[in-house]
Amino acid sequence: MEAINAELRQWCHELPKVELHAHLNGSIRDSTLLELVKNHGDNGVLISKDVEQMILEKGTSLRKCFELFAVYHVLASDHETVKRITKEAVEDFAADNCIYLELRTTPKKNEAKGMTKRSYMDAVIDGLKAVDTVDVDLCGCELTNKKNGDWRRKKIFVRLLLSINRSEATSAAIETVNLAMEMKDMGVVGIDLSGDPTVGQWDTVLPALEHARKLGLPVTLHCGEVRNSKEIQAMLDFNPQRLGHVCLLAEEDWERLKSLMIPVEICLTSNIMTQTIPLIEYHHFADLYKSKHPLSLCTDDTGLFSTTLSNEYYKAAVTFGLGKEEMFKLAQEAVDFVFANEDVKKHLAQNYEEAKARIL
Ligand SMILES: CNc1ncnc2c1ncn2[C@@H]1O[C@H](COP(=O)(O)O)[C@@H](O)[C@H]1O
Ligand SMILES: [Zn+2]
Repeated sequence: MEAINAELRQWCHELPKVELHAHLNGSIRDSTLLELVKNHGDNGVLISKDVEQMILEKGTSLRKCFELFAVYHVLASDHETVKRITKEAVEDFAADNCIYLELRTTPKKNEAKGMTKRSYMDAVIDGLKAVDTVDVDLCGCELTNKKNGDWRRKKIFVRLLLSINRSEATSAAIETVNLAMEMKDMGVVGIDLSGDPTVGQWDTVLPALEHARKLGLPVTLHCGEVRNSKEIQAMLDFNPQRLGHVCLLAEEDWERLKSLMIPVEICLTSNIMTQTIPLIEYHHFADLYKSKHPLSLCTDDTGLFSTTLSNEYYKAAVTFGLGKEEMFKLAQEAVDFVFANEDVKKHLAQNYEEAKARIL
């Protein structure tokens, strides 16, 4: 049994994968966080011993996750660190055989560090340029030169989503949408709505999301991480290009989601670790999968939840009894839901055709 599991784990690793739901600051390596804590020292804002303990304990409830994000944002608050965590996140996804990564992040202002939302995003782009273990395709051109003309080097397509935090004011949210528009030629392909689901009002962010729609920017929303039927219904009314999580939907909202056929970003480990879903066997993946609803497996926060996209595929296979052909199809179909253009989709489809002979 153990040997079979090891073989399946390795197969999930080799499977080319598309990641549609990954937050930059949730994807920081533990080793980097601990190093940042050490460099930060005890300066009255963070007490290193307590923070180290928090990082190693991880998020075991939604509340704890958001306490940790507040800490991460103190640790990664300067341009150099933003550049570093971006480089490392892309290298980690590429090492896991991810061939397309839609990385999302909340552009942040920090006057003390001379940081604007735009300069934060410039640091992210600098991080993508610094990647050196893999060739990065951003906005249709390769950022890194093929080292020594080595055409066998791995390649990853990276596209960016700008996140609006639910607690932001309408004007700040609109500023993020305008920034996304300004950076459309720099790999930004859409807008995400995220943040602590117990904070903020749908009506506050709606004007910004409508603005994005008018500008032709695709939108994905974090939906149903807490029970809030009114908000879930408003999100379904908005009918975004994709939805994340969709955990705690009432029966009629669930049926409506299914009839709308909005593609869902499924985050198994995240939902279990935050205790949004009590047991993986009860996860709504099973129902959506059985109904042939469009969906894609995602990590959410690889660092915070100590997971990888391969691990998410492995968990789905073991829990829901999917075979390799089904897993392959699941990975391949995610290409249909990427926010990048048709050219990229064609490249990705070709990658899957090539991989079929190799791993099926
Ligand atoms: C666990 N489930 C979740 N639910 C809602 N929002 C989440 C999230 N996980 C991450 N984020 C959002 O992403 C930010 C961290 O990355 P960036 O600073 O943007 O790069 C968090 O502060 C939160 O706003
Ligand atoms: Zn998320």
